[in-house]
Amino acid sequence: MVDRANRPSALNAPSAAAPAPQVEITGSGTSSKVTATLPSGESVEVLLYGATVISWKSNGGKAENLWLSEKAALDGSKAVRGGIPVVFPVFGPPPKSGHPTSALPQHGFARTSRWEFLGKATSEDALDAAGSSVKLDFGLYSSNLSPEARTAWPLDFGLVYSVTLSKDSLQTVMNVRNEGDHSFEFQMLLHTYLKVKDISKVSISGLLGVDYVDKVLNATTHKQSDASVTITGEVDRVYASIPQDTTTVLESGTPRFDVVRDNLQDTVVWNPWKEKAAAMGDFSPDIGFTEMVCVEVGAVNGWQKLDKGEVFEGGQTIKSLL
Ligand SMILES: O=P(O)(O)OC[C@H]1O[C@@H](O)[C@H](O)[C@@H](O)[C@@H]1O
Repeated sequence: MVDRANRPSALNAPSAAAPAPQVEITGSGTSSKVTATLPSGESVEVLLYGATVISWKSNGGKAENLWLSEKAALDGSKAVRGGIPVVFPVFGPPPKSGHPTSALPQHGFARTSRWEFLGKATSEDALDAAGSSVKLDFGLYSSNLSPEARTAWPLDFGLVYSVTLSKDSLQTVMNVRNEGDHSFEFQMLLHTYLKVKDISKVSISGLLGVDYVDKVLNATTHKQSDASVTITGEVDRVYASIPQDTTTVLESGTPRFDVVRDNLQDTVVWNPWKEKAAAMGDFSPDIGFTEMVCVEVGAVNGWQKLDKGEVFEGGQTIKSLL
């Protein structure tokens, strides 16, 4: 993991011997994005705004794995509708009052802040000799925040978000460091919009026996009693303290994605369905809800506490099983 004091340079020289992944920075200001492409064609695109992954293509670059709204704002004017927005330091609407996050907007400020590109990794672990993986690091620090966000959450923190593209998988890992003198509490979540062909043929396994809060049913608690979750209407469930690491998204009974959690115990399953999708100005096309499902790994059940100098790290590996 990259340390703030030891950030890699943004333009590491590629290895001369083997074909190396290409890393390109395009655009400017809040529209800047970093694109990495493997010699075999797989690619990932990350907007500096929110460090939002907006595209991940596997299968030699032929298969897009993430859903992105046709009306998603990609200019830094609002959180991106699609891809993988980063939720920090609070999930959902914050507690109404009396909590240090209470003055923040829904899902916090990480997804609406401009991150720094810290560079691509040069460690042999992350960038192997055959050029078959590349790790991009992004940083967000208290000093990067807008005055509004800084006032709403005046704590000193450092986030390093690492996005590693491999041939058949994408790993996204968040490192949270308390850089101040006071302890703080946070929640975090990786709000992944997975692209599917037909939601009516989707099932999700790996959640059997897990308790969840159903936000569609007045935040009541239930236990997942079916082996598969199917989606036939609005779904907004927070599965908490999941014992098994892997959640699998299947299409017509065939595994399409494995979402493997690392040091994160919770997963939100969300599909807005027709009416809620229509009510979102940036959700397009109208039938887009039939082509996506959010499987969002995180630490959102209660709060993670970090004392001065402490670090938390958690993330996911999504495997495309095409
Ligand atoms: O519209 P937003 O702020 O991006 O949130 C989208 C959804 O995000 C999910 O994580 C929440 O569980 C939903 O309740 C919410 O509607």
